[in-house]
Amino acid sequence: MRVKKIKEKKKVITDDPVKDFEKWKKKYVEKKTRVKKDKKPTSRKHKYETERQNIQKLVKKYSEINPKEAVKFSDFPISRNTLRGLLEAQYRQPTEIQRQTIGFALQGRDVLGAAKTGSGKTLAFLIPVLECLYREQWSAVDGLGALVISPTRELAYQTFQVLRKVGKNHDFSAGLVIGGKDLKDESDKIHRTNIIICTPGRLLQHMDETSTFHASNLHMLVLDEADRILDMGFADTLNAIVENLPKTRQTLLFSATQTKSVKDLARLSLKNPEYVSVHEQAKFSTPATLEQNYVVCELHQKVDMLFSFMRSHLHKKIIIFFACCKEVQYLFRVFCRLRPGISVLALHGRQHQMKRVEVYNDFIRKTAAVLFATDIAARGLDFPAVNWVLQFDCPEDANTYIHRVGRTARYKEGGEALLLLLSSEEKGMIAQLQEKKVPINKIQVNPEKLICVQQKLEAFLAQEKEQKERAQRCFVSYLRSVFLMKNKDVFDVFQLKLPEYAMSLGLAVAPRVRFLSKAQQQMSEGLQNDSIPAGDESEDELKSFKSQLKGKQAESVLTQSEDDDSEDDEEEGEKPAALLCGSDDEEDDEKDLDLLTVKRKDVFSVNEDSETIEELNAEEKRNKQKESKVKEAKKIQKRNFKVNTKTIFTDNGKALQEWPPLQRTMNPFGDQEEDDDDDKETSGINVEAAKERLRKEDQEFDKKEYRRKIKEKHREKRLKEKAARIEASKQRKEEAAKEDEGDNDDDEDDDDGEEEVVAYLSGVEEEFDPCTLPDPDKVPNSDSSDGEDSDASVRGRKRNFNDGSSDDDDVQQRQVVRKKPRQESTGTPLDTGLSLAEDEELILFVFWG
Ligand SMILES: Nc1ncnc2c1ncn2[C@@H]1O[C@H](COP(=O)(O)OP(=O)(O)OP(=O)(O)O)[C@@H](O)[C@H]1O
Repeated sequence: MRVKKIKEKKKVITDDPVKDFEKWKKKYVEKKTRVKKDKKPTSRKHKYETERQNIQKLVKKYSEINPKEAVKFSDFPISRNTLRGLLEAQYRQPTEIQRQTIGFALQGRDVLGAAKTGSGKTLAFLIPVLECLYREQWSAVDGLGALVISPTRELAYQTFQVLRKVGKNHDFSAGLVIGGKDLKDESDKIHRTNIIICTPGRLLQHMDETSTFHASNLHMLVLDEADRILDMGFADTLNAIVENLPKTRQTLLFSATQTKSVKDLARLSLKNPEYVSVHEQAKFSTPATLEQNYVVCELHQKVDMLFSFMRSHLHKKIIIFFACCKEVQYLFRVFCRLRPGISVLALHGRQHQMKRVEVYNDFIRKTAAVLFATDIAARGLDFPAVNWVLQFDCPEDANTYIHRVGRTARYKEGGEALLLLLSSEEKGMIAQLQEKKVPINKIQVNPEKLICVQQKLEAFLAQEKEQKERAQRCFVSYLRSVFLMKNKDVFDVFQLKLPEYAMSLGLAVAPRVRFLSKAQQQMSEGLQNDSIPAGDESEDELKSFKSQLKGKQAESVLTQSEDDDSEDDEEEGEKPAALLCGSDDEEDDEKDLDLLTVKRKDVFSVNEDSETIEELNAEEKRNKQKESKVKEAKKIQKRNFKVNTKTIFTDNGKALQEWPPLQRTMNPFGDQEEDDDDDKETSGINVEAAKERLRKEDQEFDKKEYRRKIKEKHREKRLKEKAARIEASKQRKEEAAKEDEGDNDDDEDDDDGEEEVVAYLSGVEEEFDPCTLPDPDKVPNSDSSDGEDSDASVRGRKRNFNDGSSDDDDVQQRQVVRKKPRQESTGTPLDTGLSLAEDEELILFVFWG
């Protein structure tokens, strides 16, 4: 029976295989869709439910967290996705700060965390961020759930990379929001981003400008390196950001160093926070694996010392910290040219963002290299396997020192740090470091081992003007950075030996530093004022006042210049390139001092009669303002600056200048030349062209005048001659009449005209003026502009030739012309006083008119 059925089946198949296949396919598809339909809801539901159940289980365990017992990450109630991410990134055991903070953060508490550099603070906040959103089963439609604010772009970028690594098994979207990136692109995506890592300025910009962006759902806010954010003057920005965030959020604050401002911030923005200071009881505030030394040297020895250091550490990874961008810019270039035998990189706030990222990644990859950097690299950056940190310039304070040296000896690794100090800085700085529990030893440098590079630098500067300008800017910039330092016990710009320092940079002479000379002058003036008998004030009071004055002076300048000179902050990188030009230093210097003068007077009320003095000051200020504007204008004119021009382009790419509006020169003659000039000269009065035009006009006028005077003389002469001739002919007639009466002589064919012709042509005593000739290029009719017909114009020409005499004379002259051939027939050569060519022309003219 069974065999029979199979046979039948086979028979069916063999009958029409295509039809059979179609049937089978139809059945298969129907079955598949039915199964899918049945399965799908249950699997989704299942997944969701499993997830919910897992979350509930984890949340239940939160209360049981015991940091002391947590040896592995898996000892914490954290999601499988996060654990997998941690394991894949080779993170197995939590560090101390992670152990102590993760528990509190999971429980939803606000945390203020402090731990040494390189101790793993990044994961201490990233793990809670991931867990928080996981707990809420966050998705793209929920928008922003967590926000991490960093002080610098590099640190934000680094944190973003760690987040991508650890959170890769989650479905959250994450975004890096920092300056220097495409704002529009960010704006398009930001509203769909669940976790944002950002710098404060850029975030606030989105809050202000991106309509789709809001943070009303935010669950967690993290401030990394909170003290630095506040130090950099972002307090206002931060306040504005925090105002836009919901109050129900959880907040975490982290830094290796805590300042009073952070505590104030914590007091204001954290709710019942948990203070976790892991290494508070530790003997030292820097990593135990870090060896720290300092050297005392002269300012002019520093460059040689740096070069010698690099030459003796060719296979190491080194970071060198400088006080300002311009130092980095100059020394980086000259050190590259010195070819120290190790690759040199530079990282500072004035670089383009792309360049910054490129240098950052380059230095991460390299095993031996030297990175010249400002303090933008001091915080949080985790370059692997850095062997040395050399501080070329003394750090601002002990905290900055701790963060700088913290770029080496990270997470159980070893490292070395060397600090170069000037003798004037030693006492104050070492005292600060001791207070902060920094173990540092003084070492000596063998002067014989020092390699002198001064001559080479001089040679470079002699070859390249640009390099010399960089050196000058470096010089001024360094002095300004020292001048602006708050701690006057450590930083005293007046103790620096400037000529020697300039020479060590390769400069033949020290550039003029206006702010220093002015400051010195002001201080001496201040001291002189102080030396005037001060009534009841005791000497001690005077002394304290002087020191206060010194301190405040710098402080006031500093407050003002935070905007100008905070070269290392993220905003600095976005300053226009024009600020780099040499004169800006001078401008800045002046700016600093203007403020300084005013502030000093206001703050300390040096003068007794404050009201009148205030009035006087205001008056003085007004006068000064007027004066300075004139000065400014003169300066601009002298230096040939192009100020505030804005060029717009048409669709065809033709440049149009929109502002300032063009001052087009009026061309009274409307000649083509002016139009041509327009292309060259876009605006203003072309003085040279105007002069040329006036000169031509004068020439033309003089010629006309000269011609007129000659004509006048000729006319007068002719009139006299005519009168004489008339007189003579009268006499002849009278005599003839007498003779007729007597002799009846009929010799009457003597013609006046004949004499007249001769008299006329040879009678011109003055030099013949060729200008009186008619213009041969002129078409006879062209004179019709005078309103005369063509005959008249011909007449006019003849009149010209005949010295422009009156109509009466015309008749006579026509007679003269008619009689001319008769005179020629005599064959006597006639001296006209003209050249041969002119004679020919004259004859042609006489004959052919
Ligand atoms: N649990 C861990 N296991 C292994 N390595 C870790 C762990 N946590 C952090 N690290 C590593 O330690 C190094 C320092 O970490 P991190 O950058 O978070 O330190 P930090 O405390 O933030 O330093 P800084 O104060 O300088 O910002 C990094 O290379 C990181 O990969």
